[in-house]
Amino acid sequence: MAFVTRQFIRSLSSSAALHAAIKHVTIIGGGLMGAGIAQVAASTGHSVVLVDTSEDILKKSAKGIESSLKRVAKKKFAEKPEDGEAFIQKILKNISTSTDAASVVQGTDLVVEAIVENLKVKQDLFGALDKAAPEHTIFASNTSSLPIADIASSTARLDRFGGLHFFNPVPMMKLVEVIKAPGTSQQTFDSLLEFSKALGKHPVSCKDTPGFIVNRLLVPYMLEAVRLHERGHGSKEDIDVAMKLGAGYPMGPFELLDYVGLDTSKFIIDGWHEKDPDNPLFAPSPLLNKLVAEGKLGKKTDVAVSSFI
Ligand SMILES: CCCCCCCCCCCCCC(=O)CC(=O)SCCNC(=O)CCNC(=O)[C@H](O)C(C)(C)COP(=O)(O)OP(=O)(O)OC[C@H]1O[C@@H](n2cnc3c(N)ncnc32)[C@H](O)[C@@H]1OP(=O)(O)O
Ligand SMILES: NC(=O)C1=CN([C@@H]2O[C@H](COP(=O)(O)OP(=O)(O)OC[C@H]3O[C@@H](n4cnc5c(N)ncnc54)[C@H](O)[C@@H]3O)[C@@H](O)[C@H]2O)C=CC1
Repeated sequence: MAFVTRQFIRSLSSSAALHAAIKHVTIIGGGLMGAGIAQVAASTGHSVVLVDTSEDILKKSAKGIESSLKRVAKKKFAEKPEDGEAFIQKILKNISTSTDAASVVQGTDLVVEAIVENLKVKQDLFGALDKAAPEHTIFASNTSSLPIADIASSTARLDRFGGLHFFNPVPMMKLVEVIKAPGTSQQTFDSLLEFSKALGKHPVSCKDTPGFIVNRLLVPYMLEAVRLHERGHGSKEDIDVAMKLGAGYPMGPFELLDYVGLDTSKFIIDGWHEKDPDNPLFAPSPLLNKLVAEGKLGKKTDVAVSSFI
């Protein structure tokens, strides 16, 4: 009986310890996703450091977080708008910014990487952080399409490395895919599940397979929408309306492309084309390449993809 009680207390205290373990979070990349993850982590009482390559980018991230919080506050404090500002300031106090990732990871429990979708750039970042971060720090990537094991291979902490795949816009989307790579320990995986729940998200468990769950289904759907239009079988407006009214999607595929970003979409399909060159679905799109080369990236540069094809 005493043994059972001790076991029970130990299991309670170890799950509490796991929960308490992730308190300080470093988010690398202050773009669409990183800013959203920082906002949600700070809103749920975590201490957050947001890292990007320049002060100008970080200023833009902070501005984006503030305007997103204003939308949340407007709804939450509809009856008492004067409390909204205090709510926003309290959350913003939980966020600091830096351009020096190696120095800030020294005090962090979890690193969430949300930088450009490029394997080499992610590997270089994690390789450097591995030397600077404490033993207990867990590393996670928000990659949309790259194998977690490939990113983790630049570190010596395969057991403390997993995937945390959030959805855009992070403050609104409830899902987080938690990815267990072959090297990820059960303890790390459990901590990432706990952390996702602490953010108020609904985690699902994924294997380290291409596109995990959502993008394995979503990317071919979006590509087929573009190919369907390129074949002249539907206007982009009709395709968007059809998928909204006929399939109940909140956005059509072209609207969603704008939302995700053309640069990120190009990185994803180029990567999959490289791995599966005979699959016509992943064939390069000259138009997408041209737009990205021109810096027309969708919502993030205020250029709608729906206006060009
Ligand atoms: C040519 C070749 C092509 C190549 C193709 C390759 C394709 C590859 C693509 C792969 C993409 C992979 C990306 C990825 O890894 C995974 C993803 O994230 S996929 C994207 C998932 N997201 C979606 O599907 C979003 C769908 N849209 C929606 O759910 C809604 O439209 C949305 C919530 C965004 C907005 O709602 P809507 O009603 O449409 O508009 P409103 O503006 O009225 O907002 C409603 C409500 O929500 C509040 N709100 C919205 N955004 C925010 C925010 N950022 N912060 C805070 N609050 C927000 C807003 O205030 C409203 O509140 P009310 O109280 O209702 O006023
Ligand atoms: N856009 C989307 O809808 C989604 C994207 N993702 C993934 O999230 C990641 C980020 O995507 P987005 O936020 O859309 O990209 P983004 O382009 O909006 O932001 C990326 C940010 O990372 C910064 N950055 C690049 N290299 C860096 C480095 N070495 N150190 C620090 N900062 C660096 C850039 O300056 C930029 O601000 C990608 O891996 C993407 O696949 C995942 C889910 C959805």
